[in-house]
Amino acid sequence: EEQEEDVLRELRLFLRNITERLSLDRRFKAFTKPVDIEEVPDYLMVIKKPMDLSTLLTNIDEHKYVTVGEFMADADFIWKNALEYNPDSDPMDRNIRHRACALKDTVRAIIRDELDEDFERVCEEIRESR
Ligand SMILES: O=C(C1CCC1)N1C[C@@H]2C[C@H]3C[C@@H](O)[C@@H](O)[C@]2(C1)O3
Repeated sequence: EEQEEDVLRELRLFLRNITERLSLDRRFKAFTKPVDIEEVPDYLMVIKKPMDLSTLLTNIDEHKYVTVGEFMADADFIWKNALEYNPDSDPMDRNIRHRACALKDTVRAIIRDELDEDFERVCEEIRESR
């Protein structure tokens, strides 16, 4: 239905805006591109679902997300993977984990402040109807 496509177009605009704002934040630079498997050969043995901000943007443009909840589930892999792969007490790992936690908190704060609950409910009705 045309009205449904209008809702999903607005969802994609909202999700692109969030993703671009995160990509511009210097704290989150390490999350902007996929982890380089040449540089980290064992990464895929540890991390089963790699995720990064550029991949989120590609997924949005490929109409992968019909609700904000589906987007958040993928966004959560970015910081969860970082916490899992970088668990040590050395300063490098601690810095990555601090930024991972900042990413988690920032995504949730933006959505709490800027997503209308009724809009997300309309998206969920569209998803259940498909
Ligand atoms: O987990 C990550 C990214 C940081 C957030 C996502 N990486 C795994 C490697 C461990 C650490 C050391 C760097 O050499 C670099 O290769 C990585 C990239 O950081």
